[in-house]
Amino acid sequence: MKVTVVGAGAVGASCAEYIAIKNFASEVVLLDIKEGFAEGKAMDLMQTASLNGFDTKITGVTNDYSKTADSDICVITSGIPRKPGMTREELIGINAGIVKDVSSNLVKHSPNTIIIVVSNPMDTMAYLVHKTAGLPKNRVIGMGGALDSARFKYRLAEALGAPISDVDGMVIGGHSDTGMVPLTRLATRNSVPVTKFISEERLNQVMEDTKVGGATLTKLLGTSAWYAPGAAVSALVQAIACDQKKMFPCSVMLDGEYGMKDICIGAPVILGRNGIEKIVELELNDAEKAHMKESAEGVRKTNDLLEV
Ligand SMILES: NC(=O)C1=CN([C@@H]2O[C@H](COP(=O)(O)OP(=O)(O)OC[C@H]3O[C@@H](n4cnc5c(N)ncnc54)[C@H](O)[C@@H]3O)[C@@H](O)[C@H]2O)C=CC1
Ligand SMILES: O=C([O-])CC(=O)C(=O)O
Repeated sequence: MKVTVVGAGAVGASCAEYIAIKNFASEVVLLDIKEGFAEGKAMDLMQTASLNGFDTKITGVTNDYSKTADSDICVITSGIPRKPGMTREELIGINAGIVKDVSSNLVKHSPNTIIIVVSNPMDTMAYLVHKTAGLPKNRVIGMGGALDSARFKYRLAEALGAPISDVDGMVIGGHSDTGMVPLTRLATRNSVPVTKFISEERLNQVMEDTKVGGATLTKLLGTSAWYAPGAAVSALVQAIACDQKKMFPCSVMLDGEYGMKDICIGAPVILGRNGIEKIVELELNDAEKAHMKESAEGVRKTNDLLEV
C-alpha cells in the first residue's frame, strides 16, 4: 500500500506520522514544493521508527511526481492555512491553483489512485478536483466531517462530564464556520440520546463551539490546527487501505442524495478499498434539512468563484 501526501507542512507531516504509527502502509511519499523540506520531514519521521515501532518507509521529495507513481491513495494538503480572523473561504485565491495543479500531476503518475482533499476551502477544493482531475466520483473524497465529528465528540464529552469513548455523534454539511451541521438530535452517550443528560441550551452551546472548532484553534495557535486534522486524514486512509467499510462523514459529490446535485458537501459515506462505496442518506428533520440547505448555499457561493 503506497500513500502519497502532498504538502509536508503541519497537516501533511502529522498525517504521515499517524499513518506510519498505525503501521498499515508499506510506503508513504511526502512531496513539497519547498526545496529539501519534505526530505527533512521524512528523515526526521524515519528516525522515530525504532522508537515508535513502525516499518512504514517514509521518503521525501521536492516536487518530483515520478516518485509518487502508482500510489493507491494520495492526500492533498498543499496550500496556505488561514490566520486568526480569516475564513477558510478566503484561501480560495491561492489554494485553487495549487490544488488543481497538484491533482493533475498526481493523476498523471497514479491514474488509479484515490484522492483525499484536505486543503481549504475543502468542499470547493474537492469539487474542483472532481471537475478537473477526471477521476470517477467514488475516488475523490474531501476530509472535513471526520475532523468536525471528532471535535463534536470532544465538546459533547466536555458538556456531559463523560469520557470521549462514551459519546457518539456526527457532523454533516459544509466544512465552514457557519456551514457545519452537528446532528445533536442523533448524538448519544452509550446509545442514550444526549438530550437525556444535558439541557437544550447546553447542547446549543456544544453545537456552536463545534462549528467554530477550527477558528478557535486558529486564534490560539496563530495558524490552523494539525494534530486532529492529521489523525482524521489517517483514519480515512486506513479505512480505505484496510477495506474497513467504516462510516465517516466526508465531502462527497452528490447526485440527488439529500435533494442536491453537482455539489461536494459533507454526508455520511462508507469507505473501503474502492473509496466511497456508498452514500448513506439519513432521515433529517425539517430543521436539519433547512440547516443543510443553507450550508449548501454557502458552498455553492464559494464554488461560483472557481473558473472550471
Ligand atoms: N479539511 C480540513 O479539515 C483541514 C484543512 N486544512 C487545510 O490544509 C492546508 C494545509 O495546512 P497546513 O499544513 O497547516 O499548512 P502549512 O503551511 O504548514 O503546509 C502547507 C505546505 O504546502 C506546501 N505547498 C504549497 N504549494 C505547494 C505545491 N504547489 N506543491 C506542493 N506543496 C506545496 C508548502 O510548502 C507547505 O509546506 C490549508 O489549506 C489548511 O487550511 C487544515 C486543517 C484541517
Ligand atoms: O480551521 C482551519 O482553517 C483549518 C481547518 O479546516 C480545521 O482545523 O477545521
